[in-house]
Amino acid sequence: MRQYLDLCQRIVDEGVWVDNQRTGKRCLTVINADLTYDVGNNQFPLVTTRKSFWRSAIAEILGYLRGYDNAADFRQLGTKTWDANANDNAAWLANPRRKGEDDMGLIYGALGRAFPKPEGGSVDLLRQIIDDLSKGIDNRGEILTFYHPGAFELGCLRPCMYSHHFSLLGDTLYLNSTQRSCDVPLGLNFNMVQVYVLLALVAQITGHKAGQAYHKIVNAHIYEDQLAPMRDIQLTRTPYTSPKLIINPKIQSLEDIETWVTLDDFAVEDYQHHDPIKYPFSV
Ligand SMILES: Nc1nc(=O)c2c([nH]1)NC[C@@H]1CN(c3ccc(C(=O)N[C@@H](CCC(=O)O)C(=O)O)cc3)CN21
Ligand SMILES: O=c1ccn([C@H]2C[C@H](O)[C@@H](COP(=O)(O)O)O2)c(=O)[nH]1
Repeated sequence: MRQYLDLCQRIVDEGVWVDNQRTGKRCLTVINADLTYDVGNNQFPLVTTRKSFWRSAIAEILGYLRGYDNAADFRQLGTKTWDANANDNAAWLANPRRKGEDDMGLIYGALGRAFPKPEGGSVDLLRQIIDDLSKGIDNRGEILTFYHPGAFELGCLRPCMYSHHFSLLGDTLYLNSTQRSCDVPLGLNFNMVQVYVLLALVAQITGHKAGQAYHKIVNAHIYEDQLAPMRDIQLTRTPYTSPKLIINPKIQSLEDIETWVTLDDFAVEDYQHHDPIKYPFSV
């Protein structure tokens, strides 16, 4: 995945050190990156210069689409990646809104599937988008947003990929996803998979061809304790050709995603990769 490695190299070469208060660590940072994934031609953007745990990445996006707000539900789907933010984050543990073990609060899908309206009540943004796209409607505002500044206090973390905007041109579906903050060694490895899968899945269940997915990142960073393995190991490796993602064609509706879909409905073919690299994770 050349685009990914180019971004990593750019951060190493041109990044600026920024102190991050929330994690207490310094991050080597660049501003603005634009990645494109050719979903229609199955150019699956899986990192090959280390082993990528793509199943965890897909479990996360399935959990968001289902509106989960609990790390136990994510574990059930097949990923432990929300455990630390739900249970080991001092600020969230001290927050009286936290409902107990594994609670993540009002974040991601929990918000987007029940977005509060100013006059009371809520709206299921994903349901509306799927209904419109299924009828061939693109109202130029088919936006799944997880961003609600009024809700930041109510969740363990602000959403990082916070907006997914779908567009139809003829019978081809496009996606523009926006990310405010990106942990390039760990998070982006997953986020590329998620943007790809989101467009592929929504195209499949709304009966359209998938086109390109455009992924905009604002703050792209490498934490100080991740820099050496990125610069001295991962960036010295030569990438392999991209593998293919296979999605069960029986997935035909949002209800299918909500009820029976599991990681067994996704397979990756011809995944050749280098050895795993364990990057430090910052809570
Ligand atoms: N600092 C930070 N970076 C992130 O990428 C991130 C957060 N926090 N908090 C919220 C979610 C959780 N995410 C995570 C959390 C853990 C891994 C991780 O440990 N990945 C390992 C192993 C994955 C596995 O075994 O399933 C990896 O090598 O990719 C990745 C993404 C992405 N997000
Ligand atoms: O999908 C995700 C979720 C999180 N991240 C990273 C980006 C940052 O390193 C942290 C969040 O910290 P903030 O202080 O809230 O910016 O998590 C990611 O890359 N992808």
